[in-house]
Amino acid sequence: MSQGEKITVENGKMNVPNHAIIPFIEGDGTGPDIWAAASRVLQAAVDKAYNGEKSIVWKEVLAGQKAYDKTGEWLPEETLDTIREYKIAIKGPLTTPIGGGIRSLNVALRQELDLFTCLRPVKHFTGVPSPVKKPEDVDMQIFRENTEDIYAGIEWQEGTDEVKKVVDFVQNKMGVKKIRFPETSGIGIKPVSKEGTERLVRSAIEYALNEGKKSVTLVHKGNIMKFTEGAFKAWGYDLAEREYGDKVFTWKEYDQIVEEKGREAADQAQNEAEEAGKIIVKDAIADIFLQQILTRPKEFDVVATMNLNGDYISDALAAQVGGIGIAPGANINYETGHAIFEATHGTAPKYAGQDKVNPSSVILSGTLMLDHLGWREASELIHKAMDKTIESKVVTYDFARLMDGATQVKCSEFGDELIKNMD
Ligand SMILES: NC(=O)C1=CN([C@@H]2O[C@H](COP(=O)(O)OP(=O)(O)OC[C@H]3O[C@@H](n4cnc5c(N)ncnc54)[C@H](OP(=O)(O)O)[C@@H]3O)[C@@H](O)[C@H]2O)C=CC1
Ligand SMILES: O=C(O)CCC(=O)C(=O)O
Ligand SMILES: [Mg+2]
Repeated sequence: MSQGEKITVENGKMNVPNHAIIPFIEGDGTGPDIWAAASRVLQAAVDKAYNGEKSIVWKEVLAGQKAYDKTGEWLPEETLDTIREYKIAIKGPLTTPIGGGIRSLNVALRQELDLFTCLRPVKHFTGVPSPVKKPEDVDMQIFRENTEDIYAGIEWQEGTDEVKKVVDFVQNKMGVKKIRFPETSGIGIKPVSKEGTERLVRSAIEYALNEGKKSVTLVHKGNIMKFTEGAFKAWGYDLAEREYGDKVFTWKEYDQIVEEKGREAADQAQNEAEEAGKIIVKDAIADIFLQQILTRPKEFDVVATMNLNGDYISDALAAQVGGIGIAPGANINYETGHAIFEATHGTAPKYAGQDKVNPSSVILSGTLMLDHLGWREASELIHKAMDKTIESKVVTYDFARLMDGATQVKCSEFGDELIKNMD
């Protein structure tokens, strides 16, 4: 067995050795079951695709309950250092207690490594049961800002000295009169920056250009949160026009044409831009967007949004294509090359240790990782095996309960089936 070598990044270019060491976090709850199946499937695909010329050399790093039990720390510095050093990692879900206790380790990993884009592709696999009539119309890439917004975790608990100071400052120094119940409020702060917005929107536009997508939609609640979500929209449009002026047509331009020449001229300008292969950069307010992804999903391609919106949108869209059991993701810093691949779902604690849940989300996150490494042949093997396995109706409980004539298998057995179907 090869000892493996490190992935390195030089001048923005990633060098991937044939036997690449990849750190992994097993995860809490159902994480160990899922990871056992997923790691086998990923390794088998690489072995099969490259006849042993390439391999993944897994290196476990600790986080969550396992880390706490072994080291007394939830997210040891060594884990962060190792991921920084080895550049790429993959993880199972980690538990976050509600209303108190430690802050999210998942969010901490993204923030510590400055993984500013959470990319969550959502598409339908033929045969996967879905609550909508045409799940195949959904083919979207969510670019969720991953380092700021409410997820920065800047908040103060009701009744504490700290929150009293904040309320006092806001009321007496800033003249705010609108805190409805100042004595009993918890307070949170929502930072949204120009830099954070620009690097996220840039990554979404770059993706759209490279992958031949038709549109990028900025999703925000800028009518209500004017200087955070509204600014996100404005900065997004400005960036698109400033850096990609000849490659995009924005709805900001459209509105200007409406004002100067009327709607017909604006429609014509947009049609011409589409015909010329330009990317349409548009925006939607988050509430109506959640309706439109259900009623008119074909109109959306790449979606760029802030952290909280992106979290909600990911789970909502996942439902349309069969649920959270088949919803992959990647946290990426396109500037440093660091990335951590992980499912959209959480630890599903009620199924922990039952070898029951669907490992597809982590497996497909692994295929995003393989694509990122340039090991596309292995990724394709998994996609084909996934198609074949689902088509044969051999599925885990989540799909089986919605499918007629399905054979329900365990998490590990689904992994076995994928490996068997790699040809
Ligand atoms: N990135 C991360 O690590 C994330 C961590 N979390 C954390 O996970 C914990 C639990 O969160 P919760 O809100 O319950 O959300 P979960 O995503 O963990 O689970 C909710 C439900 O989704 C379904 N589900 C989840 N995973 C799978 C799977 N692999 N296969 C099939 N179905 C699945 C199950 O549905 P059903 O009951 O219908 O069978 C499950 O009960 C929390 O501590 C939360 O903070 C949450 C999201 C992301
Ligand atoms: O960190 C958590 O516990 C939840 C995060 C989450 O839901 C997500 O990133 O999608
Ligand atoms: Mg979530």
